[in-house]
Amino acid sequence: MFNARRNVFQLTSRVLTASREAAQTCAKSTFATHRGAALEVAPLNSTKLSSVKNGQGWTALTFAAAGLAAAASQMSPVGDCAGGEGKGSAAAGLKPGKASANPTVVFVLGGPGAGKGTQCSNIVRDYGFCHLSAGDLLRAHMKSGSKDGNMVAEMIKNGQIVPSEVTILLLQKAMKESGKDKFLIDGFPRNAENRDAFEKVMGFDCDFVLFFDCPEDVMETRLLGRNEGRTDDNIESIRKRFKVFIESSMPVVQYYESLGKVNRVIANKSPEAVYADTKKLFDPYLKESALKATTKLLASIDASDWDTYRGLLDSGLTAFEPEAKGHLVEGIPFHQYLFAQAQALPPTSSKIPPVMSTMSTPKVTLLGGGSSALVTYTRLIQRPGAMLINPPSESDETSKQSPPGWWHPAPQPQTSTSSGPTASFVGPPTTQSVQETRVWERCDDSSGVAWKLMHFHRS
Ligand SMILES: Nc1ncnc2c1ncn2[C@@H]1O[C@H](COP(=O)(O)OP(=O)(O)OP(=O)(O)O)[C@@H](O)[C@H]1O
Ligand SMILES: O=c1ccn([C@@H]2O[C@H](COP(=O)(O)O)[C@@H](O)[C@H]2O)c(=O)[nH]1
Repeated sequence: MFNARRNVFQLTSRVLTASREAAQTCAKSTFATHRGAALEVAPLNSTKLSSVKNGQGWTALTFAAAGLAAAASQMSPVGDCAGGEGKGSAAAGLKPGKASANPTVVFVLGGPGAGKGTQCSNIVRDYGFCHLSAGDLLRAHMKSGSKDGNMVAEMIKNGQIVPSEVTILLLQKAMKESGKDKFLIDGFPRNAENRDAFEKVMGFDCDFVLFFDCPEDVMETRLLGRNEGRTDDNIESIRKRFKVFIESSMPVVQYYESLGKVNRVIANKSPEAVYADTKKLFDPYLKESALKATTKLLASIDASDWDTYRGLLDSGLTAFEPEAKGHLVEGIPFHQYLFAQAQALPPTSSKIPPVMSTMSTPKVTLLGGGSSALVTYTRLIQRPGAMLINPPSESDETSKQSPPGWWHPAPQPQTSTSSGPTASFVGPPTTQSVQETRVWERCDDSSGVAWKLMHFHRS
């Protein structure tokens, strides 16, 4: 006979190491994607994080990291950098309040036939989440000829809850293999023990519970009409499933309700009407990703990292910026030329980043049902002072240079083998403020939601 309690314990201790490794991998890749690679390799160990809560509940983070530009240049060698919209600089940043590198998990709960799977397909299409149905994973497991397949088949037919260790291992494997970081976990956790084991094994909990609330008679009619050949879509199994749902699964919903983590959607409406209510809950994730793209773009400008910057641009990019003297510039070369200027500068001997941008009061508006995003903010640009090229003796004023225009490109950090002219800075430090508007268009890839910059406007 299956000893669920003992096996859960074994599973918990066995999988903790793996999940810790997974969490570390995930943390690394999240950082690498968004900006943290720079943080990890920052050579000066002086990364200072200051945070500001703004009206939208976002936390503005300024990465006052002397190492950011240097780290970015390690990722993208000096010779590869050309300049961009281009102002050489150091670092800019803004992240949503969520501090953890854990994946985003939404538990999708509701009675059998409430429409969880139907709505999850819509969310996957529009928001790039990975949908993992615990029931589907168990059914595939049951058919795979595994040694506990018969037990799982019998339990599904009777509407019973399969032991946590089986389900959680399947979920964990699927999460790892997906390569994604945002998950809809559908039909799980089914009881308190499932919930507890998930948190222990994975080391994190859900962001929220999406609960589809539907009367039993409606669900029964739907299930009897589903016609997908499921062994449990018959009236006998359906009644058992309803009973298990009320007795074991509803307490999970109530538990999350006590934590204020349940978003209840009335599911006794047309699929379209249910989705209209559901989709509102996911718009913040799309806004977050558009903001992350903007953060990454500013960091690449600050670091004169042309490769990263170019990767975020649409080839038909249009722009109004002061450098274009009132003209609408179309295409890439104008921006590439500005990055190239940074490349031509001598390396800096200063340990202070040449430029640091901070995004203040950002606002993201989704357009076209989320196919585009308009990001507006004020950008604060700090510099350590005027740049000196090859500073000779203090009495020689001729080599002093003022920052050209509203920006100056970031010189690359000096390497130990550098010879020839160098750049350094003389005070006083300055802060400039410009208003920027950026229009992003969705161009999702295999890892999920992705954005390309179509247009920007800087005051
Ligand atoms: N809002 C709706 N109105 C009418 N029919 C619906 C609605 N949503 C889903 N259905 C239909 O009801 C059936 C059950 O839907 P679905 O499979 O999405 O439910 P579920 O909650 O995932 O079920 P289970 O828990 O059994 O996996 C399907 O045939 C689906 O097409
Ligand atoms: O976490 C879970 C999820 C599902 N089960 C079993 O599978 C069936 C069918 O689940 P659906 O969500 O309707 O696809 C369910 O009745 C359980 O027997 C489970 O044990 N644990």
